[in-house]
Amino acid sequence: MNKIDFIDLRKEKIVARAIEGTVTIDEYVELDVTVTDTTQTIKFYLLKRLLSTHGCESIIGMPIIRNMKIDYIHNVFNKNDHNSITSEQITTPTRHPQLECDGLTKDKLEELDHQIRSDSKKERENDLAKQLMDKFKEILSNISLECHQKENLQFSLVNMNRKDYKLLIIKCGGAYLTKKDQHQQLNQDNFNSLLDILDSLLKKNYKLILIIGAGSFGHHEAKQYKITGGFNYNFDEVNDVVDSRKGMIATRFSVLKLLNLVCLECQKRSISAMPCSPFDGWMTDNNVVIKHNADSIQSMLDLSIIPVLHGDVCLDRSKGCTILSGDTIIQVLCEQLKPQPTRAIFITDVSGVYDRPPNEPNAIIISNISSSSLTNNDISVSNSKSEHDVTGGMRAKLQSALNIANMNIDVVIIGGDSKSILESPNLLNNDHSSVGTVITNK
Ligand SMILES: Nc1ncnc2c1ncn2[C@@H]1O[C@H](COP(=O)(O)OP(=O)(O)OP(=O)(O)O)[C@@H](O)[C@H]1O
Ligand SMILES: C=C(C)CCOP(=O)(O)O
Repeated sequence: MNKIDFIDLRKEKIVARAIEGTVTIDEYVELDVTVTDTTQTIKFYLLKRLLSTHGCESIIGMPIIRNMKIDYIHNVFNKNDHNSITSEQITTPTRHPQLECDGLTKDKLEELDHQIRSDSKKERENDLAKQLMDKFKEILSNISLECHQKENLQFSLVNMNRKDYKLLIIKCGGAYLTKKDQHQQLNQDNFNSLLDILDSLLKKNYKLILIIGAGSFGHHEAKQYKITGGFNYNFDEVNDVVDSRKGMIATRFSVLKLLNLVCLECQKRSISAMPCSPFDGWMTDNNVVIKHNADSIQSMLDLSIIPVLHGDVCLDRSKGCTILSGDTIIQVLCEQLKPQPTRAIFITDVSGVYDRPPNEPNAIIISNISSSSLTNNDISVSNSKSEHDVTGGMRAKLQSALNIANMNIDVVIIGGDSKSILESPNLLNNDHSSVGTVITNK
């Protein structure tokens, strides 16, 4: 999907930031620089309306207001507009502060607003709308020449300061994303399916955090070098040097390889996924997270960037080093982010939590799990781990999910089939009884 992140009208030339780089939209300059009269006001009003027709949420800055009071702009442009543009985002009239728009009072603007909606002005509106639309199409076709997927071109102008978004935090497990028993092998079909899911969720205007598990990119090395046991530099019985540094580096190379694969592919699809490695900013003390980078994650979300984190090697204050699982990262971020995520989704290679390892005969999926049902032994979940796994398998995932549910965040553990994630009305809305395992705090 090609996507324009935002259009910045504050510059002399209007600039749209597209995924392939910055695109200067010269065609709009004529609408921009001499904006002082009411005709131009109407044009910009129409522009704003056209943008919103195309699913755009905001325009950054409005040079039209160089000569106008910000209040007027709010009244005219953002009336009934739930994505209102904050005054900080609007260029203040620095050049000619003494000038206010000639005779352009709030009443006048409202009157104009009313007029262009009225039947008598319909034709004029349509005419202007058509002109603007033609220009827009022209601009779009220029941009699409620089991008690859013309057919998918769509606008998504983001309001960078919006706080009323819905945030989904997704842990996509290594069991799903990779072939866990084959060293550094991606599961290509599942990988494509994940990208489809991200693509569709973005189109539904969700903000996203993606955390990827390590799968066969990391567990193998971590196991070989016993990283979870802490830092070691010793001679073992056969006088072989056990050097954790080697293992830490090998494990990191492996997880970074997967991270790069994921983020590069996202980039090809115009998904703004930013690689964020926990090793760089997180720290644990005896496996308990004591340092994280939730603040930077929050700032990325404000810029509509998708932070992509992953299970990683981590420096540990007591043990020197350890493994930080994506299942822990998701929990810490749910605790730290304000506003907190709307929903946490664990995607893995099985359809949910079963009463026993799903490869055992008669295993049954459990559709609802609460802390109390587990402590009261109303249900029991037995666990098994893959040979190479160094983190806790399904049991640890379930514990993390329960901790998140206790923060009043909806949680679901689900297989990665995109149909069940995207087309099931119940997963993204409140009632999600029929997909995966829903974890609740009741
Ligand atoms: N009771 C159970 N219910 C569901 N799955 C279970 C259960 N017991 C064991 N499993 C196994 O747990 C696996 C998923 O856990 P795992 O930790 O491997 O997932 P992941 O988070 O996707 O991977 P990674 O840790 O590499 O990120 C499944 O492949 C399944 O076979
Ligand atoms: C094995 C490493 C490096 C990280 C494990 O993270 P997880 O796969 O999310 O449990």
